[in-house]
Amino acid sequence: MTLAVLDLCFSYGPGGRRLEGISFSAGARDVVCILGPNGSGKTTLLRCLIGGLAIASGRITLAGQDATRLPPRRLARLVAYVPQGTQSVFGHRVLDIVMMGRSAHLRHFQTPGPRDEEIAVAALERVGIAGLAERSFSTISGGERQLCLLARAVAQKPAVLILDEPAASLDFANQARILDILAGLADGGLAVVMTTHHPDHALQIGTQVLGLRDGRVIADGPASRVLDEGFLTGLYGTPIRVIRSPDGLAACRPCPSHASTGVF
Ligand SMILES: Nc1ncnc2c1ncn2[C@@H]1O[C@H](COP(=O)(O)OP(=O)(O)OP(=O)(O)O)[C@@H](O)[C@H]1O
Repeated sequence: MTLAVLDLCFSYGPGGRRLEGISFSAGARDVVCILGPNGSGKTTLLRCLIGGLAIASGRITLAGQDATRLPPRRLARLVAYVPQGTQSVFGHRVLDIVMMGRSAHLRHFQTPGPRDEEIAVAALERVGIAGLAERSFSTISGGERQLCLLARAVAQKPAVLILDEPAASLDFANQARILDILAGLADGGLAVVMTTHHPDHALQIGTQVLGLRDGRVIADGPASRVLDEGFLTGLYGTPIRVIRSPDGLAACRPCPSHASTGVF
């Protein structure tokens, strides 16, 4: 399924921050990475995509249908959203939170059954936190909550997966695990759209990159073409080097004038 965005405009009100003329598409097997400095509009754009904010003009379509007119339950069967850092004051178990991903597939007033629980447990296993299933969501760590929310989205079995900085609170190993899971989900046919503050993550799994600055797209295209030193330096307003190893791996490194070179 393809999520397509055409000339999307949004404003937080007169004089407020805006998104202007955003266009891109994410088809099955794509991983679109949205990069941009703090406050550039990444979360705002994702919230427009999931119908959380009403766009001022433009179009958002799913398989050619106007996504802003889809009934919420139909939209929830097609699109899953993993927000940035969520808290819960309720005493839900981790498994309960993941089971919530199944609600879009249930009839009105139907309670989740054993098959839904199997799917939820499998999702927890996939993200590597099955051992936390019985813990209260409010007592697990920020990174564990992030993994739990990804498991909920996996259990939802969407066609399009939208994630806001999915690796933000994760240790190195879990960042690699998440990237691997997202690449695997895309390989399996999902369209993935994610924001990230790590250009390296876009280098690792991004098929396309969208560079946002002040609510506008300043560059977009295949990650391998867009992610160069000129683009990254212009996007973040600080010198950034892209270092390539002889075996073809690439990594990004900010190099502000007073930072240590890191050369030993
Ligand atoms: N509810 C709101 N009302 C008014 N302005 C808002 C609102 N939410 C966000 N903004 C402003 O819109 C701009 C874009 O915010 P947004 O959260 O989309 O940026 P971002 O690129 O996701 O930032 P970050 O990388 O820091 O998470 C910011 O200047 C922010 O202050």
